[in-house]
Amino acid sequence: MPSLAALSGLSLTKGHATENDFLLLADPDGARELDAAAVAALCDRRAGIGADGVVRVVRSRAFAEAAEAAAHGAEWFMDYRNADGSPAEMCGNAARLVIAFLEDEGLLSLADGEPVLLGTRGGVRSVWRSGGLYTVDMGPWGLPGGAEAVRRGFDVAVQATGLEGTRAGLRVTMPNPHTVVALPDVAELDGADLGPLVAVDPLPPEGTNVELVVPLGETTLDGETAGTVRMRVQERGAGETRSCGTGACAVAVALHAWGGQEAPRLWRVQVPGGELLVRLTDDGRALLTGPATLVARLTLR
Ligand SMILES: N[C@@H](CCC[C@H](N)C(=O)O)C(=O)O
Repeated sequence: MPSLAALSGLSLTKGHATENDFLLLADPDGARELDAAAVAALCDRRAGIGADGVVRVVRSRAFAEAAEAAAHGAEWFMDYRNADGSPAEMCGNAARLVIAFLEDEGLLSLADGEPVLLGTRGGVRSVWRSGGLYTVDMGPWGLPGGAEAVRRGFDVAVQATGLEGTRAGLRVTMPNPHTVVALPDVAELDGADLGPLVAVDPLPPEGTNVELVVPLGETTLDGETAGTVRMRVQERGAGETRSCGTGACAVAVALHAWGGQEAPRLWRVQVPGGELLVRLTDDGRALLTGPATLVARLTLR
């Protein structure tokens, strides 16, 4: 692990979104690209500052990887890295936090409900703030195993310490890779060890995030039927985290696919760090709503 001395003087903001925590770096001119080792050192919870990931927020036109985002009108790009330094296509929790961060930095000013385009490796996404919460239009989802996997109920086998035997997992792309496993009760969910020993077979070459879920029934939310589900997640490149926005969307997609047309399109997803709301639109997009909290500004010694 490299020392943080090379990053001396770097100013960062710490924040979280349902306790999925991140370090945010404002880099409007694209002058401060961080390598994987630097990200891992920053995210180290003992020798560094500690976080599930680092987000460098850069002007799309100042970052070669963001050329397409710039061409699609997104002024800002979210250069997202997991805690181990690996890049990811998308992070639903960080996307909300980035907008709160840009506003806090005085780099963006939005009226309530006014959407802004944000570039990500997974495509350009629209984000808005309303009533103190942030919503991300996460775009279309994918079911890599297709209708056949949905009919069968699974396309991969999942094993984890604390879970007896092998469990059925359904792959969902959001557009990052997820594997959703439904468990029969909360005791099993609480007893599972989401450490590094979670095994997915076959493991896709790009790896996968794994969500364990227990559906808890349906209620009415503003006159609409909403499903409630409890979720724990092991994130690719970060280990178990207290929330995952793309994961919450993948869970809603899997439950809707398993449940068929009668299943709710609105889901309250309870995670260890709070609650997220996911709406699946009729035209095949997922809308993710939740809080975004800025905690501190800090400067590395
Ligand atoms: N926590 C994020 C997802 C971050 C990326 C993920 N670990 C991956 O590698 O795909 C979220 O809120 O979506």
